[in-house]
Amino acid sequence: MNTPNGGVLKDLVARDAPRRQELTAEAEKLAAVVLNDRQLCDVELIMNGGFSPLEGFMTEKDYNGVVENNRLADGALFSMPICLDLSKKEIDASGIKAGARIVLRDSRDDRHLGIMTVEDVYKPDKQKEAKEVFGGDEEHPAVKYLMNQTEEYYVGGKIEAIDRLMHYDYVGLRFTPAELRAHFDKLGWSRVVAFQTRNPMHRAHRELTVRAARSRQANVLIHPVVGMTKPGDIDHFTRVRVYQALLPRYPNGMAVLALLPLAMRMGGPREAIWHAIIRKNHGATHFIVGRDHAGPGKNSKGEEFYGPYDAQYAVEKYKDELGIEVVPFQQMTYLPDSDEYKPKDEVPKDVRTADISGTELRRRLKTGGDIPEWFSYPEVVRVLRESHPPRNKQGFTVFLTGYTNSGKDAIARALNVTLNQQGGRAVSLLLGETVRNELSSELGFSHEDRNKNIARIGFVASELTKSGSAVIAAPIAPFKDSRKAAREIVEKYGSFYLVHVATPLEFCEKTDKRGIYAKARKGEIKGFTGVDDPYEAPEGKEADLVVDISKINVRTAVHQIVLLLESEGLLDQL
Ligand SMILES: Nc1ncnc2c1ncn2[C@@H]1O[C@H](COP(=O)(O)OS(=O)(=O)O)[C@@H](OP(=O)(O)O)[C@H]1O
Repeated sequence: MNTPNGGVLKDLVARDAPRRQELTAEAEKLAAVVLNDRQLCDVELIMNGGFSPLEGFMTEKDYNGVVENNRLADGALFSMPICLDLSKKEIDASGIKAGARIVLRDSRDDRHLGIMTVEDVYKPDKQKEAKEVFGGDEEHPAVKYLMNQTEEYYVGGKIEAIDRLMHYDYVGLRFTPAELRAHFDKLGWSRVVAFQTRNPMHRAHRELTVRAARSRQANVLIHPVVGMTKPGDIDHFTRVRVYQALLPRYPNGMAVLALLPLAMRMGGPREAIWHAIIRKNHGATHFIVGRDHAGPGKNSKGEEFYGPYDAQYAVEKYKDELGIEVVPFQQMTYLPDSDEYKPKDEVPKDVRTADISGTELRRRLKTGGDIPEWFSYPEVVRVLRESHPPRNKQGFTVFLTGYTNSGKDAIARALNVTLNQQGGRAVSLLLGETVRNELSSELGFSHEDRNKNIARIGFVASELTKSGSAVIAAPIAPFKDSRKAAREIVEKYGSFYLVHVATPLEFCEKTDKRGIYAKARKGEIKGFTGVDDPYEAPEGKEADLVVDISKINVRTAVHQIVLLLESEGLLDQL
C-alpha cells in the first residue's frame, strides 16, 4: 500500500481520540463557527487525513504558496487552497484573532467537530486566486463560488478533532483513509489503481478501469465523489446505486467501491494533482487521469475551460514528487464493427466509432429515449430510469393567472376532473380561495403578502411536482416577479406552464354573480385587483398559453391546455 502524502497519515480523529472528553468540555465554552456544506466537506477530509499533510485550514503563508506555485510554506506539494472563509462581522462577533480557540460546528446537526487554534486572519486576493488556481474565467464554477459565496476573510490554523461527521446515507461505503488502508490490507492488495468520478459509470468506464488494472497488475478502487460536484450533475444517491449495480460486472474480487466526501472545485489540472494526493492518502498506488479530468466543460462561448489533456500534463510535471503513479487515459470509444471499446488514440482512422455524451445521455433519460446495450448495462440503465421517470410519469404544474371571475377557477376545476379521468397521476387543485383558507389565512392583499402567498403556492407545487403529481394552481398572481419565482422553483423538478386567463376586466366584472366587484367599487373591499390594485399581465413569452373566456368557453380552454400537455409527452398512455 502507498505511504501517505508527507509520510504520515494525519488522521486527526484517531490522534485526538484520547482527549475527546477534555476537548468536548472545552468546546462548550468557545465561540462557534458554523460550517457550510463546502467547509464541512473540507473539514471531514482534513480531520480524517484525506488532505494529509494538512492539519487544519491554510494560513496565509501556506495559501500564498499553494496559489503561486502549488506548494505549502514548507515546500510540500499541494495544489488546492483549503481555507476557512468568514465574514468580517463573524470574525468581530466571535473575537477571532491569532491565538483564539474556536469550535467548528456542523450546520446539519449542531455537533461540535473540532477545535481550531487560530494562527492568522487574512484577506485573500481573490482575483489572483481565481486566475492562478482556476484560470480566471469568470464563468468557471469555482470562480463564481469564490466571487459570490466565499466570504472576504480567510482564517488559518490547526484543528484538534472532537469527532467524525455523522452520515446517514451509504454509511457502509464511506471509508476514511485509515479504514480503506485496513481494508486493502485485509484483502491482501498492495497495488491499487484508483478511479475518480462524479458521473454514472457505464461500459466504457468498466473497460477503462479493467485495462488500467491489467496494465499495472493492480486491483481497482472505484472512488466516486459524493460531497459536492458540478451543479446539474446526477445526484449521488442515484449514482451510488449505479456503482453498486455495476460492481458485479467486474471479475470477482477485482474492484472495491468507496465513497469520497470531497467538495470538488472542477479545477482541471490543479484538481488532478489534488485528487492524486487524496488517493495516495487513501492508500492507492496508481491513479487514473482521463480526458478533461475534473474540468467544468465549456463556457457560454463554447470554449473549453482547459485543454483536454492539461490535467495529464500537470500530474506528469509533478510525477516524481507525487509518489502515486498516474495512469493517463485517452477517452474510450466504442467500435461497433468489432463490438469492443478502445482508447481513441488506438483506433485506426477508417474504423467506425460510436459515443453517447453525458449531455446526450441526460437528454435520452429525460425523453425516455433508447440507451443501447453497447453503451451501458441493463441494470445500470434501470437504476437511472428509476430516477428519471418517462415524461408520462413526471410531475408538472399548470399555473393559471388572471382576474377574479376571469374563468381561471372554472378552467382549473374542469382540468382537475379531466386529468383525474385520464389517470396515471395524483392531481392537486390549488384554487386561490383554498390556499387563502388553508395556507395563507393570516395574509392580506398587500404587494408583499400577495408575493408571500404565491411563494407558498410555488413551494407546494414544486414539492408535489417532485413527487410526480399534476398540480393545477389558480391564484390571481398579479405580479410578474412572483410568477417567475414560482416557475423557477417548480422547474427544478418538472415542467411548469403558465396559462394567462386574459379575460378582459369588464367581462369579469359584468358576469360576476358574487357581487365581489360591486363591493370593491363601493370601497367595501380595498386594494382589489383590477379595481384599485394593479395586475401585471404576462407579456411576451412569459405565458405558455393565453385563453380568454369572453371569446371561448371553458371546455375549449381546457382542451387547449390538454393539447399543450400532450404535445410535451406528459399525457402519453403507457
Ligand atoms: N383585495 C383583494 N384583491 C384581490 N382579491 C381579493 C381581495 N380581497 C379578497 N380577495 C379574494 O381573494 C381570492 C384569492 O386571491 P388570491 O390569493 O388569488 O390573490 S393573490 O394571488 O395573492 O394576489 C380572490 O378570489 P379568486 O380570484 O376567485 O380566487 C378574491 O376574490
